[in-house]
Amino acid sequence: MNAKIEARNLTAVQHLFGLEGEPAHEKVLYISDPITSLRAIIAVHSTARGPAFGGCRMWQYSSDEEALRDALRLSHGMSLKNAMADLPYGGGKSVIIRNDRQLNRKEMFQAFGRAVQSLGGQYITGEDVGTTVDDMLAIQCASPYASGIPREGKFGGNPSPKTALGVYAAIERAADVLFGAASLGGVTVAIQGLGSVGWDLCERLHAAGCKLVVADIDSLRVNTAAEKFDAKVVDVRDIVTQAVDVFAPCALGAVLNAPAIADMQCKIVAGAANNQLETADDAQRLHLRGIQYLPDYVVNAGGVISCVREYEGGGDDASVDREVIRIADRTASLIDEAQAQGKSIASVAYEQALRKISVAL
Ligand SMILES: NC(=O)c1ccc[n+]([C@@H]2O[C@H](COP(=O)([O-])OP(=O)(O)OC[C@H]3O[C@@H](n4cnc5c(N)ncnc54)[C@H](O)[C@@H]3O)[C@@H](O)[C@H]2O)c1
Repeated sequence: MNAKIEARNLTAVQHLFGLEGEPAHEKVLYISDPITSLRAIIAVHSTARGPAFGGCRMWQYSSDEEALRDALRLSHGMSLKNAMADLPYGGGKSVIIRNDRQLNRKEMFQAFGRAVQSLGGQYITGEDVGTTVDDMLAIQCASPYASGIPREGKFGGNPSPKTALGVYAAIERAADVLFGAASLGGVTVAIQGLGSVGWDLCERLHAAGCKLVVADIDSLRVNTAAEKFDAKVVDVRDIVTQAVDVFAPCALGAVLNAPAIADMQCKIVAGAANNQLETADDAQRLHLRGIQYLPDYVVNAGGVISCVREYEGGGDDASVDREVIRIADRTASLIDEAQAQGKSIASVAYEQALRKISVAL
């Protein structure tokens, strides 16, 4: 075997059982459907607490390795999220690698649905960045293991408003516990990303009297936010380092990294984006800078809570809201515990999540 082929095979074999530095998974399924040009990965991190529940992201990745890494990190995060929300589900996530040949979106999602079905209920999907309610309906043609779908006469559908509600509840409580803000009136919040969740969060914070600073790569969204919420618009490169009370990342992951943390000026980080920390060490970096980081998987669980209740067919809008708002109590108790133990909120939350997963084993 020549050296080039050998090197390529070695990489393939290494990837077969995960990537260095990423958590070990129970199962990883690679899907390729030549007819619809579907290329996807379903990662099941853990089914210790129940079937793996987590959305499907569609994204243009720069390499297959980047897609695999995203799937593995996101599905691990879902194990932590579902455990902290006390949901009887494990963690999983899927990614569809976007390409220009995917001309029939509905058929492609049906093909993806067949892959979900092949796991026999070990993985239940839903929306994430780049996927919609229509995509979930297409998956449902091939498999019942899909959520984020409006159920007749009931709640359901796009989970983003519930995610925003949970993030809002966490910010409100954290501001109260950490700096005695009896209300959010006058509290300054920088929001990165004005998509489904970020926009809804802006609406809630604006209604509560917050002063908003916003950034998005989409200029129409930021200009509308400036008009509607009297928000200050800043460049996307500057949003992380604004001198505000709260920074709310609501775009993509890895925004909390060593260079950014060195320049950050907020007191609290609480946002919807998954995997905000670039590395686990970044939680400690934030702690040492005195910035209170509320783990993403704790505060952004509103969407999965909504999807789970809708998927199970029980509950209603009001009961889901009550369950989502409990994220505020969870936030307060994590802050108390972290202060009592002299640890970061992130390390206390991580220990709790691991305990909840391991007792289920
Ligand atoms: N939708 C949910 O219910 C939910 C639940 C849990 C976690 N999340 C996470 O929250 C984040 C946002 O989700 P969403 O559904 O609102 O996604 P979305 O795609 O609707 O919105 C993302 C927004 O971020 C903007 N953006 C992209 N790159 C940016 C950059 N560099 N700087 C500033 N803005 C940028 C996009 O233009 C878009 O407006 C994602 O990380 C997602 O995984 C979402």
